[in-house]
Amino acid sequence: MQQLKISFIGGGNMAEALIAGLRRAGHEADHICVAEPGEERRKQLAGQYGVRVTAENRAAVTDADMVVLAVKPQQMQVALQGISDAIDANATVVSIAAGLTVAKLASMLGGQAHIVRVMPNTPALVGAGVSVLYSTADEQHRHRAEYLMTACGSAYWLDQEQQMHAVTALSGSGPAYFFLLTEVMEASGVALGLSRELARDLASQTALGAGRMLVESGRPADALRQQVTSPGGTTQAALDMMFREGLPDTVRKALTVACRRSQELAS
Ligand SMILES: NC(=O)C1=CN([C@@H]2O[C@H](COP(=O)(O)OP(=O)(O)OC[C@H]3O[C@@H](n4cnc5c(N)ncnc54)[C@H](O)[C@@H]3O)[C@@H](O)[C@H]2O)C=CC1
Ligand SMILES: O=C(O)[C@@H]1CCC=N1
Repeated sequence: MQQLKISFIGGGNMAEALIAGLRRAGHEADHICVAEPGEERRKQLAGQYGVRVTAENRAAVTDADMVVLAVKPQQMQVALQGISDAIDANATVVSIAAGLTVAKLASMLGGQAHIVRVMPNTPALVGAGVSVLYSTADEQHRHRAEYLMTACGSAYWLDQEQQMHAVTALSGSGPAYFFLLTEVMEASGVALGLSRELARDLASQTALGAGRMLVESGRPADALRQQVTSPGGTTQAALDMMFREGLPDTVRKALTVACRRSQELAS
């Protein structure tokens, strides 16, 4: 089957993660184009992934089957200026921007585009992303967007766009929460006398092992936690401290403010 020609508007962190996911899944480099204003960034993406690069958004979209809008929400209006009429009438437009609704994107694009809104996350870089999609476009366009996202990991559909705010707070931003915990665990290992290298490996491998158990064991997180926690033991001492210091409440509040921020970006 002929591969889709996919063009990215913006070649930043999330675009790179999707490009890496596509390349790992066997999507041909010359069927991927990236429009990115940063010269160094263009060189890096071309060098590392073999993709076509340009500084001109309009040049990138003219022959694309799928256009992926991968700029910051605040940059979208400027990025779309002067390109809507160059996007093919049958092209699928995928937006990964936090907050921006399908209706808002449609008005920015002049109303005619086949839009799919997606909230991906950066583990797409290693083929372990999780994405949530929403669209009112027809099957062909939904199917194309799903192809992109499943190349990068797993994908779920929403039937209520409003839920995208909660998704963004949970899985869009979520990798950063786990990275923070891992950073702190690594630093604590060093403070307790381990070498930086060993502490980093132990923290990262523990995150990987815990993540795999969550996905592969079929058991809920609290049951897995209890398996580690010997009564009166070391884990119990650590978890008691985390509860006393309000960690669960802090995480709940953090997701609530992330969700609210997504709503603000939409307005
Ligand atoms: N980073 C993440 O974990 C996730 C990001 N997103 C969304 O992805 C989008 C991009 O985020 P990041 O990759 O983190 O940002 P980023 O800042 O790394 O990438 C944005 C890129 O767009 C380029 N750019 C700026 N103005 C442009 C224009 N007019 N035309 C073309 N390119 C332009 C910038 O030079 C930059 O390389 C955002 O809308 C964000 O909400 C969604 C899910 C996760
Ligand atoms: O921080 C942000 O706004 C974006 C959306 C989800 C992850 N990064």
